[in-house]
Amino acid sequence: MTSFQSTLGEDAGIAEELAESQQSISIAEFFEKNKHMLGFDSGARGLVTAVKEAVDNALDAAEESGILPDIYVEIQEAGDYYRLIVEDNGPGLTKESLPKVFGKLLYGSRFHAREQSRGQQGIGISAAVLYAQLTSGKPAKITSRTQGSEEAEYFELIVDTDNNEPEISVEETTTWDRPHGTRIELEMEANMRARQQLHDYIKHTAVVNPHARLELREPQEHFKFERATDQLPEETEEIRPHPHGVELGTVMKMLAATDSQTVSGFVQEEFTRVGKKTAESIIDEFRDRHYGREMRWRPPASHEAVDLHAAVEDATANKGADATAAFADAVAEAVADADRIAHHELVAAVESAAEAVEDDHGTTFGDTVRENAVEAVWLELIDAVEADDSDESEGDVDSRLVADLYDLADDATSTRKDDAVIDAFADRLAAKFEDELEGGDEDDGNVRHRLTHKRLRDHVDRAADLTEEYDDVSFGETARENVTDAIWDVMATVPDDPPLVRELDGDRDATSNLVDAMRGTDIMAPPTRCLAPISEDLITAGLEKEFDADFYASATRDAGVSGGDPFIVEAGIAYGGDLPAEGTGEVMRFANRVPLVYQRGACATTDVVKSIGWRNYGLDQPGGSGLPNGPVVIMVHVASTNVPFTSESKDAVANVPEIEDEIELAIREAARELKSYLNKRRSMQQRRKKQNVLGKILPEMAEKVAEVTGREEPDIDDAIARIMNNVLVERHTEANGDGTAVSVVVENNSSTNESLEVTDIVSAEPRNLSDGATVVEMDGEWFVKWEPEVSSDDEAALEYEIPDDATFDLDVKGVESEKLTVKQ
Ligand SMILES: Nc1ncnc2c1ncn2[C@@H]1O[C@H](COP(=O)(O)OP(=O)(O)OP(=O)(O)O)[C@@H](O)[C@H]1O
Repeated sequence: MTSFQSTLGEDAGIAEELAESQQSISIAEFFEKNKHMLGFDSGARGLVTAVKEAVDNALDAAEESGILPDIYVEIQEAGDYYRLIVEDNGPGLTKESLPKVFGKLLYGSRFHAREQSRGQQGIGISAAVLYAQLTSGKPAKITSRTQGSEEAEYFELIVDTDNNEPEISVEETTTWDRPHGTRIELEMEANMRARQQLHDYIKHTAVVNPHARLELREPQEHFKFERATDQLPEETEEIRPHPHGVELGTVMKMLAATDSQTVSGFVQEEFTRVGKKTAESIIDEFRDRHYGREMRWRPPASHEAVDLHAAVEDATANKGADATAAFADAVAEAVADADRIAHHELVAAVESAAEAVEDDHGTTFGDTVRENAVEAVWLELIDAVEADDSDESEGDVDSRLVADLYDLADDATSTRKDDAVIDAFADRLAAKFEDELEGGDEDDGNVRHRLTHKRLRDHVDRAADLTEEYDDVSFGETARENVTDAIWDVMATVPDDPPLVRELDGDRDATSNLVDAMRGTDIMAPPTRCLAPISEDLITAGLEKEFDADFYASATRDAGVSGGDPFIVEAGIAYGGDLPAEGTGEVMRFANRVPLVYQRGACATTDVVKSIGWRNYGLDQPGGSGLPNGPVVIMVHVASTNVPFTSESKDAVANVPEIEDEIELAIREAARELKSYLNKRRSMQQRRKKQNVLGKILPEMAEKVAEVTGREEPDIDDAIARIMNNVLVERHTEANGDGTAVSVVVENNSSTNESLEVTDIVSAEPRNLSDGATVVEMDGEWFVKWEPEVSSDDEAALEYEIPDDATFDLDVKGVESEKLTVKQ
């Protein structure tokens, strides 16, 4: 015992003393001490984070109001400090909300909204104000003008950290030349050591927000990023949570708050994608978990000595012989007609038999008669009655239940299992069902054979353990699981009404069953109108805008669900061109259109990129893992109504398996295109090499052959085209009486069919064109265009005439240059 502990017992007042020093901490005070959590851990980083918070907000606000964003960022040196100015053309803020937005942490419009936005927590910009006031002692200066108002509001304020409320030092109206928008001015201790990250943030923001105009003026450089499209991202809509991703605590809170009385109403009202039918499925799943299922036994076969008719007759007193016989007939028939029957199904069969007989015979069959009939039949069915004529001793293994369970177990286990083993197992399992008659939560035991999946599994385990022990065989995990599932599958969901919402409210176990039931039900993926992916076309456009590469590919996946929130992953790849060939490729990470510039190593995105075998896609990857080398940029965008970041500073995406899987699939989709591009490029390079060699050797050979044979030199181009399986386009001219006949012949020596676009540019007006040709005249030149489809090993000809002689120029498109030979 430490001395401190030893004094504890003696001094009864110590707890009170300690209690006096306890006090609540304001959230602002907390973050004042833990700035790093919000991305303000150093002067260099603080400046980038402040720019990011202000620009993200500006983009969110403008887009939400349907305004094409126009954002100006300026960083000025101000003595020992830096001054950051961010101006936007958004909707502006009202006089009432402005001080809270900038002077109160955890105040925002997005925390409770299930809708994609850059901001999530309502901390960002007020944390920047807090950081500025802590490091420079200066208040934030904010100007804001709302749409349609003549004047702007001007505030100077700080965050009062004692009570997390804005402390306003100046409040006045002013004029501002922007028609609407917000201007933020913050002074802070900072440096420009993170200039690269700042530039990356702005540049990458431009890549994924091609609809935004961005300008950055910093002490040394000035950048302008013009918008590439006037198309705002698709408008998003808020959605309710999806049943597959909500946690128990959330559902408990929702149950306490809902106006719905029934579980069916609750799930339909509070969740997305739940209509009446899905609600029914959820409730069935809930019943299975909450009440368990009832075993459905096989009705007796005709050869079995089970007389249900007699059992009903014996159990029915004072109803007259005819009515009793009709009742017994109806019950026995209903049971015999069923494939299998559970206790509640028997109750329903007896009910309808009783009603039918009541109608026909004018006798009442009250509750007691019905109950007696159910009991008598059920006990026969589950073998709980010792038949008078039975010559089997008590506890005989040849009971109906054993036979039934034998068949189920036999079907569900491997064929290698011995009959005797299955029989012994079925016998022990049947004994467990018999035990239920004494156990269970009813006075007369669990006669109905109502079991939860877990209890069923316990019985299977026990029977399997005993079989292993006494029969010296193995009854493994898979066999146990299969047998449990096979029995569970034949069991029936009970018809009991689920508890009302007010009964569920506060009942942790029952609510947990409901959560499991929601997760266990097939439910359509959430609607994606709450998300605004960039789209494949715009990813490519964004990459083309900022990177001069030879190849671009992009992929947008379908939506998935994680934690009740829908998400979409997109990927893009740029390769070759001016991208640096040395060193590792670049990975650009985005979440809800925001570039992530810090904590690359802690991000699920980077982990996935590293885990991919890039050699399979034609890239160099030393050691077969890690980032690929070479002139490549890989971009990944995770869009979600709630991106799971590793911390409040929103630098890295957490390792959530379903998101990682989608990241991988998106990258692989784009990488497959890269692979076929690189394969093609490689084969083209080899082709070119071969063609170059032929181009050197063949003329020499031709010369020699001509010399030896004394004949004219053969045509080299034709020969190369044929050896290389190229498409050969060749013009022949021949003077005829009226002028010159021109024939452009396409000879397809390749193994594939080709679609070409052939244009012959002629300096004289062509006439008598063959079918399919078009002519356009421009400045004394005639463009004779023709789009032939030429099958492999086939040829086609474009024919026309010109009055006299002329100059020609052939242009051929549609076939890679390496596979084409053009003879003018
Ligand atoms: N430039 C702006 N124009 C209009 N509204 C703004 C602007 N900046 C902030 N807001 C409003 O202020 C709220 C708070 O902004 P803040 O940056 O503190 O949090 P957030 O963006 O919601 O979330 P996060 O903490 O994840 O950044 C926003 O939700 C938005 O409603």
